[in-house]
Amino acid sequence: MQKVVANADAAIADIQDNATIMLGGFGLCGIPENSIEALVRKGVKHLTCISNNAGVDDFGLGLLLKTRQIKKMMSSYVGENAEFERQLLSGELEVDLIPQGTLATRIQMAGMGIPAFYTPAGYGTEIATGKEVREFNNKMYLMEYALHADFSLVKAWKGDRFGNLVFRKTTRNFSTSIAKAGNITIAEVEHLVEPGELDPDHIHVAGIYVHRIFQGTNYEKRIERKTVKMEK
Ligand SMILES: CC(=O)CC(=O)O
Repeated sequence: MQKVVANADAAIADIQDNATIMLGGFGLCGIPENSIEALVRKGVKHLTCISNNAGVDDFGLGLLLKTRQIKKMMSSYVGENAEFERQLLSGELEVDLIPQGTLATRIQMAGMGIPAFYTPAGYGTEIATGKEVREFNNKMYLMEYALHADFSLVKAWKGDRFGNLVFRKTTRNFSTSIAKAGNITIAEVEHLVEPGELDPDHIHVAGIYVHRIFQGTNYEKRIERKTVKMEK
């Protein structure tokens, strides 16, 4: 199977209006920047986006919010984005706020083929509205469903032509689970290498989960590397 595509525009070409997409990243760390920019260029609308956060005003999913391409956000952390706040308060944007551990587990369960699970997070709060509740060992739990998507978009440090992916440091975050939860997984990588170049022991996502891969460009390094001296 030929998985390598020329660029982000080719990779996302079949994402249509009303699609559900899941995006890796924590804060601005490890987000699929090139794919997001390609979605802005394509102008695809009414998207449901599943992502831990909604970017900031000029970066990440904030770009798709600015152009009003997102109909619904399913996230756990949505601070630091004034346009998000404005759209939420005006009713333009549907928002499903999910506890962070529940979000991570719902995505992971989708990749594992487990349809639902029980968690104590959110019991007795608004989060529990309409959800099945069960008692285990004298403690109350909510049933939460696995979270699937039409497309998963992730950004890795290195990837090979077979789609095997290696993430660098904290950019791994939600991405390894997200890569397994979409019907079609698109990976952008900083370095596209030949099969055999990646140490098998260092591969975080096996190529079987990845349908398309491309070498991205112009990655912004917003977080500077700092040497912190520990006091004795
Ligand atoms: C605190 C967080 O949850 C970080 C983020 O994704 O913005």
